[in-house]
Amino acid sequence: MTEALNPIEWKNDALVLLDQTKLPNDIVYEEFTTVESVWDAIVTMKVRGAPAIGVAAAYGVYLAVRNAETDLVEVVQKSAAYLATSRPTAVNLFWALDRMTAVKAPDATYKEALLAEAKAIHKEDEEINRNIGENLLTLLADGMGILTHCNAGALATSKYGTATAPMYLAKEKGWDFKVYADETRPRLQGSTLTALELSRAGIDVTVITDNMAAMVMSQGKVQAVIVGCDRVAANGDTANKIGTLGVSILAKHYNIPFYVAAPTPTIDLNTPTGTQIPIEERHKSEVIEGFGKLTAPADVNVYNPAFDVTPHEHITAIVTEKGIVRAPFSENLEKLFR
Ligand SMILES: CSC[C@H]1O[C@H](OP(=O)(O)O)[C@H](O)[C@@H]1O
Repeated sequence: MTEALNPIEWKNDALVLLDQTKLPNDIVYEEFTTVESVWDAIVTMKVRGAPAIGVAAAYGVYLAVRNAETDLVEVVQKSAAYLATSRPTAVNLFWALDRMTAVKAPDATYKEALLAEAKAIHKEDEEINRNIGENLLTLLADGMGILTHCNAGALATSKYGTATAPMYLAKEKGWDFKVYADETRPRLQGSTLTALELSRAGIDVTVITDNMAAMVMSQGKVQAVIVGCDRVAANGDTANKIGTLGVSILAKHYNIPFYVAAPTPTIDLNTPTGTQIPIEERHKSEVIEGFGKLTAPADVNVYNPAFDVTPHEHITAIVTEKGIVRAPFSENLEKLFR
């Protein structure tokens, strides 16, 4: 059995991250011991995926304070504010930082309490993944074709992933199903990450370019779409990797159920609708030099939003670890937090 890829680990009193920018060619684990290097790892996407970003940032706060001798609370507040500037869209980052800054303990045990909180956030994410997988599995059937976009997999989280969680559980049950993974331009998380982790698990995965999704659906190869999310607004509008909106339109056109796998830390009731979700824009080089060579004139204008927003009307169900949420989303999402 191929050794599991572990995107995040707290080991030997350091944060160890799998450098996802090097996949699928090289499996390189890197040790992080400063908050600055964790900030850089999030920005450069060595670690990526909403839940994974939150877990990494939580450890980053501890790394910032562990050698401090005075003003520990101030150091925690400042490091959280600094990490919050890394990437704007995934609400898990801010949720995790809020958890860390909310830690209260006497100076003598404060650092220990912070590390314990980071480890708790990490462990909870593993449990969330499995529950989401079990809830999604109730919506799927043996023999299905499933399309997914980007990587909402084990590499975006702490264990099973979210959108991929039911795929691993279905494999454990011996189900026969096919996964179509959009390569997901420009950073290609689908082909470099989803295809890697699913094929290593022995799951039948086929990479398609993003512009093939319509044809694959038109051929009746897809019976369900499952995607992850970076922020679900209070009305159910969902920010996810750029291209997800288009997939949702196609799914609606071909009458294919469109499921969002959503850990509750990714649901942000403080953001009323999708129009208020901050959308990260990234460097033009990701679009015109993504394959290691220039694929457009160097001085051309490039628009590179890393996410888009799928309106709640396109979503069949938002599947969380607490249960399956259907429309009316405003009302039913709020019930999760009562
Ligand atoms: C399980 S959430 C993963 C989510 O995060 C990805 O974005 P990025 O790779 O830029 O961090 C993508 O939107 C996935 O759906």
